[in-house]
Amino acid sequence: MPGHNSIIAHFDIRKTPENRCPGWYLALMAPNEKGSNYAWLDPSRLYCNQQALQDCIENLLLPFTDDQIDLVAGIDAMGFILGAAIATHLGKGFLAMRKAGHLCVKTRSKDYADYSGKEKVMEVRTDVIKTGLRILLVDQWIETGGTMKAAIKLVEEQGGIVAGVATICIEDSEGGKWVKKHYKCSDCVPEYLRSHFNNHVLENVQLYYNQNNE
Ligand SMILES: O=P(O)(O)OC[C@H]1O[C@H](OP(=O)(O)OP(=O)(O)O)[C@H](O)[C@@H]1O
Ligand SMILES: Nc1ncnc2[nH]cnc12
Repeated sequence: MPGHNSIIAHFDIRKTPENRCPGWYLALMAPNEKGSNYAWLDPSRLYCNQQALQDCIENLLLPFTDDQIDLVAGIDAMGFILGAAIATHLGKGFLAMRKAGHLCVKTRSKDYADYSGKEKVMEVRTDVIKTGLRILLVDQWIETGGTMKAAIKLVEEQGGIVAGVATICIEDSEGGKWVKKHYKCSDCVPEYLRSHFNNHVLENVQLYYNQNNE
C-alpha cells in the first residue's frame, strides 16, 4: 500500500512537524483507495491539523494581502471548509455556492460537468451578490475547472466581481489554465511539486515530507 511505511501513515494529527518546509501540509493528503468513482486523492486530513490548516489559509491569502475583498464564497461541499475558515481569517462574510436541490430560497443555477464527467448543477441565492461586490471564490481543488467556471459565471452574471480564486491546487488542465489566465489565483503547491499533482501522483509529495522529518 503506498505510504504504508511512511511517517504520514502514522501521522498524529495533534502534532506538528519541526520542519515545516513549503507546502509541508500537502503530504497529509491521502490517495484514493476506492476507485474511479472518486477524486484521485482526498485532502481533508490536512484540515485535521491546526497548523496545517492555518499555514494553508495563510499561503492562499498571501497574494491578496492588499486586495479589497467584500465576501468569500465557498463551493459545495469541501470548499465550505476552507472558504469559511478564510472568511473568518479575513473578518468577512461567507456565501455558500451549493449543489442543486438544497436551497429553499430563490436561486440562480448553472449546469456544469466536473472531473467525474457527470452533469451537475450549482445554485446560489439571488439576494446577496450585487453589482460591484468583490468576491473571493474558494474551493478545495481545481481539476478540470468545470466547477470553478460555473461558480465564476454565477458571480459575474449577477454583477459581482471575482476578486480572486483560491484552492489547494489548480491543476494545469485546460480549464485550470483558463482560470489562472483570466483571474488572480492562489494555490498551495510549491513549483517543484506541481508536476506530481498534474500527473496525479501523491507518493513523491509524501516522500519529500518524510525526508524532511525523519
Ligand atoms: O475542477 P473540477 O474537475 O470541476 O473538480 C473540482 C471539484 O471537484 C471536487 O468536489 P467534489 O464534487 O468531488 O466533492 P465535494 O462535494 O466533496 O467537494 C472539488 O472539491 C471541486 O469542487
Ligand atoms: N478534492 C479533490 N481532490 C483531488 N482531486 C480532485 N479533483 C477534483 N476534486 C478533487
